[in-house]
Amino acid sequence: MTQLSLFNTEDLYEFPKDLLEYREHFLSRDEADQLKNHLLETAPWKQRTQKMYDKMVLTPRLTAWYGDPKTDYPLGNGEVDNNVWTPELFSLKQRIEDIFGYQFNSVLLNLYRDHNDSVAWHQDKESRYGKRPVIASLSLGQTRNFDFRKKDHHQSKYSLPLPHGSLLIMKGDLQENWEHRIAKSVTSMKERINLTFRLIR
Ligand SMILES: O=C(O)CCC(=O)C(=O)O
Ligand SMILES: [Fe+2]
Repeated sequence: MTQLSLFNTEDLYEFPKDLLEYREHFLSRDEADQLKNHLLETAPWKQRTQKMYDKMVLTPRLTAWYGDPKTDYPLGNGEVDNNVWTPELFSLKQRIEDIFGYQFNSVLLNLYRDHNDSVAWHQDKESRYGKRPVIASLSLGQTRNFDFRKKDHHQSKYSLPLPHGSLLIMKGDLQENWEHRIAKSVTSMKERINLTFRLIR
């Protein structure tokens, strides 16, 4: 996988390349521009709450969830989010499925409004994702670094800049053995939208 510009901050491990597939120019610039504008204007963006050490805190980003019926997304306040597929999102889902041969029934949208928005270290590891989930992650707008660290060895870290229109597939044992995040940035950043297509059981 030579297109991968993974750089490691410590030369202890090679990043296991069977855990990722990457297409830097999955969408053309025009397609990516159009989709970004469409989602900024039409998605029902909400700020969800999450438990952090016994306290409920607002997540530092906005989210929206679309999917087949019965694939609800908990907002943390007792409510759930679920929106019916728009034609744009459904055809994007089908295009990814056709090209890569995976299946998805929902998509989580994250909107990072500026450099202060982030997602903390986590694994997408829940029983409803099943074992070894395949997650397709499409990025639009501001390039942000997607960081990985090995769960049992935090010094093993990798960072992958995800530009406008790029698609990253996370698979295999990635969610089991690695955590990922989008860190806050000290330099100012424009908005970024990330879409993660998922299969909920
Ligand atoms: O914004 C991203 O690139 C990743 C988002 C993410 O990890 C998640 O929503 O689980
Ligand atoms: Fe994630």
